[in-house]
Amino acid sequence: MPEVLTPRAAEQLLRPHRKSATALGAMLEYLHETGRGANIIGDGQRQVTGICLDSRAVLPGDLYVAAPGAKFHGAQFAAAAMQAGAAAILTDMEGEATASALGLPMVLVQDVREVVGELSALIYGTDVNCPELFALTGTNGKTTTTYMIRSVLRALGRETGLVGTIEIAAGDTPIPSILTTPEAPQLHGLMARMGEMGVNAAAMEVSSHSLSYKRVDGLRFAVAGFTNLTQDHLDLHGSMEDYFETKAALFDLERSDRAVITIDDRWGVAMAEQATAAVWTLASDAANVDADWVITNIAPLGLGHSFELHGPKSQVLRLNTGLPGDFNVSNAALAVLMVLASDVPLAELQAALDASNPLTVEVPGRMQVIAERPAAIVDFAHNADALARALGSVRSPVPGSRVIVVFGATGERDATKRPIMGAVAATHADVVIVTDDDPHGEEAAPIRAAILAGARGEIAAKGLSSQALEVYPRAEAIAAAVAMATEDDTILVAGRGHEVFQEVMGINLELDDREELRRALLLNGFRPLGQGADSFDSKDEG
Ligand SMILES: CC(=O)N[C@H]1[C@@H](OP(=O)(O)OP(=O)(O)OC[C@H]2O[C@@H](n3ccc(=O)[nH]c3=O)[C@H](O)[C@@H]2O)O[C@H](CO)[C@@H](O)[C@@H]1O[C@H](C)C(=O)N[C@@H](C)C(=O)N[C@H](CCC(=O)O)C(=O)O
Ligand SMILES: Nc1ncnc2c1ncn2[C@@H]1O[C@H](COP(=O)(O)OP(=O)(O)OP(=O)(O)O)[C@@H](O)[C@H]1O
Repeated sequence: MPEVLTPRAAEQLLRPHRKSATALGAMLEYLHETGRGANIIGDGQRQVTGICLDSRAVLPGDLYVAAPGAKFHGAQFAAAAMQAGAAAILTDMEGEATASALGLPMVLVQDVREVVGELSALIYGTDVNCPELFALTGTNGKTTTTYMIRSVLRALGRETGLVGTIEIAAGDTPIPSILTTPEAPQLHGLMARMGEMGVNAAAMEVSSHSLSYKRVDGLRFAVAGFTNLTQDHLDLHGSMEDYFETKAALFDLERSDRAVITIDDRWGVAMAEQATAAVWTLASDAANVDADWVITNIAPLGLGHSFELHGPKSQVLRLNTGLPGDFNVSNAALAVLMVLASDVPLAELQAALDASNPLTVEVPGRMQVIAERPAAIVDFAHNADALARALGSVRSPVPGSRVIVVFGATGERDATKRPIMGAVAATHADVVIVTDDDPHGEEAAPIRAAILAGARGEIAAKGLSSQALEVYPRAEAIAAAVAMATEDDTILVAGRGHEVFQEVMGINLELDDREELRRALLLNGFRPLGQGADSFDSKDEG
């Protein structure tokens, strides 16, 4: 089990070791120069050495950012921040009323989140010194593609960093990650720390939440990449159009110099049209004449594929990846093009690809093979498109073999995707075992019922031969899948990938799909793969 750090201990890991002081007056000057209204209440000479958006993580000398949230206004926690050693407060008019009684100097602005990224850059010096950044956005494939980019950069001899859902890593040093894209103060502190450690290039996931909440403000990306857009996060965005517009902000020249945009769906085509950064488009269909780069000559190679990339000036790159799933061909192509777009000479890149096969990289909980007979795979697919594509890529050619899928849906998140995921599973699998994902604070039974309704509705409407069952808790569902499997079947346990806790009504229960699957396989006389090539321990040790 990973060690659970206190917020303050985790925060320490996201800070540069060398501290430098910034006066509130210098911040005010910067805000005025950049056309923002701001005032200081109290001592403008007061200096801060760090910046923090959470009272529970404040370190002595910090500027505590008291921002309004969905549940609270951060000013409610200003006293706790002061007790932890905050030297000053950044807040808005609403926060001033609550925080002013404390007597700490305050910087007052109209919109706290609007300025927090840039002020973080000022405080940590990341406006001047920052690793070269490769940013990934899209509904699916961000994590996988960032791992591939890091692997290619390493093959080119670069010192690398990684920021994403599974982990943050500065070189080989793992740092626990709570959000896919951390808040701006933590991101800038982290980039400064990475710089101290000699990291000169980092791949990071940029979630739509992070763009909405302005978490990546103040960072400049050398290359931004787009994977795809399919239904997800409609609880935050309300509509696909809003989801799209949020992501489109990443491809603005104000944030990113260059962009590589996959145009396999209509959203990608629209993204490329709207982007003001210098764009290369990428298509998986070799016949797509509108694309700058196309993927050709795809051929199976082990569990993965070999393929070529053909460019606008007749450039050719020969690639291969051992990761299963046709979508991983597209992820690998995107990763390589993003590195090429950062001005790495093509011949040097091809030599690095040939020398160490960097696109065959293990990504914890993403199409992770736990056993071969039956094929037992743990994957992170947790929306309809990812589930369809994962199921589509695991069916065995053995006649009569079945695909058994175990999955649920997250509570307190986009509820509209639940029946759709049920229908998708009923279409692509023979046995659909509906169970719990992370219910969070939501009642689990209605979530399962919504998925089952989608699955059974599809079976009835289309006359499918698949069957849909409800089994919970999740460990029992995994056990049931293994108990009914023959050696020729495939079991896909989807939705939780690398996660090792299941959150039920505010309580984190220990649950690792990979361990449950291994245990059930052994109990049923099957042989899971050893801790060699399929090892997933790198993340868990973090
Ligand atoms: C929906 C969302 O993103 N909410 C984020 C938002 O929370 P919020 O507006 O509800 O904040 P709040 O709880 O009202 O608190 C207001 C303020 O008081 C502060 N506070 C609160 C309590 C306290 O004791 N002390 C304190 O200082 C908070 O830090 C915050 O600044 O601001 C908080 C402060 O940074 C974030 O922690 C929180 O992320 C929550 C934890 C979250 O789960 N976010 C997920 C949905 C998310 O961002 N996911 C994406 C990936 C999505 C994907 O692709 O699957 C990600 O990038 O991780
Ligand atoms: N390019 C792709 N297109 C469609 N599905 C994909 C693609 N790449 C990966 N997937 C599927 O999506 C799942 C999540 O992949 P990955 O973690 O790389 O994406 P992500 O964008 O980081 O997801 P999240 O934001 O939910 O963490 C995988 O487990 C796989 O099933």
